[in-house]
Amino acid sequence: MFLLALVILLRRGPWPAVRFLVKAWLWIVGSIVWLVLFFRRPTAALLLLVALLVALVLWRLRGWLWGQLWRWKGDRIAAVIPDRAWVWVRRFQWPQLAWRTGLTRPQAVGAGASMEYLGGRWRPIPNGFVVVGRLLDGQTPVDYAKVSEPLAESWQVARVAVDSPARGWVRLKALWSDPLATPLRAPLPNPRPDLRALLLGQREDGLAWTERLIGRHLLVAGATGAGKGSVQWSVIRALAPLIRWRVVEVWTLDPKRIEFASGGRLFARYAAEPVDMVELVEAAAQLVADRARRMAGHARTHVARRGDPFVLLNIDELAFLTAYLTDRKLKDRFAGALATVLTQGRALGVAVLAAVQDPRKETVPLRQLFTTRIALRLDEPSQVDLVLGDGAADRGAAAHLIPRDEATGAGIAYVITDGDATPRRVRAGYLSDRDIAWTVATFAR
Ligand SMILES: Nc1ncnc2c1ncn2[C@@H]1O[C@H](COP(=O)(O)OP(=O)(O)OP(=O)(O)O)[C@@H](O)[C@H]1O
Repeated sequence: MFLLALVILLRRGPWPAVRFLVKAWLWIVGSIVWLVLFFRRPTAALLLLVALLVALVLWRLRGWLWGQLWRWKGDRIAAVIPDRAWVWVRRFQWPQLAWRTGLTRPQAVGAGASMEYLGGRWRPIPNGFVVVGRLLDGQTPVDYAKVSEPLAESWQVARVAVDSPARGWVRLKALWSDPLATPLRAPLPNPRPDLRALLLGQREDGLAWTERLIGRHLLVAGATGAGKGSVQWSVIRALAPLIRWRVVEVWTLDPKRIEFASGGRLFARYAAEPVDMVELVEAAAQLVADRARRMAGHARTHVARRGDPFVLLNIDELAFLTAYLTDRKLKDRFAGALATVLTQGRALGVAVLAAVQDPRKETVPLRQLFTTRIALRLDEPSQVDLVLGDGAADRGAAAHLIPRDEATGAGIAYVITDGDATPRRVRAGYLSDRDIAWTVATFAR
């Protein structure tokens, strides 16, 4: 027995070895007690043995038994069990569900064919419950993120979000209802906006969704009707007081002439014709070059102020200029100027906010220079990976599963910022035409 424990210690670590020793001793002591009982009271000993075997079989079949009971009287059970107790029900079903979703691993050497599954702490939270546990050998949080949809279906919850609180650990957060399922009105702009945390909407955990603009470039990708306009307008509205004080300027390229025409006076510069749009980006590149020359040796980062404002280059439908433009010369001029702004603008107070429907490489050539990437509803998981980075869809950024329905899906997005691989799920505030008109009337210069 000790030899076997030593083998387990060497191959699987101390805890499986301790578990094995405890189990082995329980078996030995239990067998001796039972034998003594058998020789004194044979009938009682045999009854005890049968009862133990039945209990063991029931315990092993607990997931299956629960499933049968659920199928038979599920509605009645649901009606009498309060939310809090549901957590314990899910915990009870967990071994079976873990096995069915491929999250189990064969247990320690010598323990037969039994399976190991994520243990950990289960606790209720407002609007759901959370499971935090140590990953089994050979697992990563991605294994759990990949099956978050089946888990949500089986647990009958709106969503299961997966992340990792620390190396070697996984956290599954199940939400009874989705806090982002109903549209959110764009918040009123903060009277003193902070370019390091602009309020754009709400996060899945109920907190405010803020994004940093200083030192960042933002890429917003989404299929038609996914809500790109609402993300862009949320940024512009959040900046509005700074636009009024002339500390920030928004320069807009609007090839479709629909989305931003109504923002007229809010934009320091606006262009809709191909030549004008290219000239506007060249002007931004020139500004970057001038600032670089002026600041060389004096300061490393630009500080926005009146007379030397922070500039946001707001480009709607980037693909129009990078891929669909037929004039090759114009296209090259645009690509060169945009590359200058993207590579040097961050420290020099010029940021890019670009929206795109089709995130292929040809349409977003310098994708890696966008430090904050926002994926609204997209058509395929491969597009999610193109926008948010390889493996993002597997890590839980299911932008391809966001509903097409405007009320329940438009404006919902997954966001990834450089340096943080965990996608955040958010919903942008929605600005109606009246909200836009009010913002222009109140803050335009
Ligand atoms: N944040 C939001 N919350 C709720 N509904 C929204 C939100 N954003 C957009 N919508 C709804 O979705 C519709 C389409 O939104 P929007 O025009 O912003 O999408 P888009 O991605 O810019 O589309 P396109 O590529 O066709 O311009 C809007 O008319 C509105 O009804």
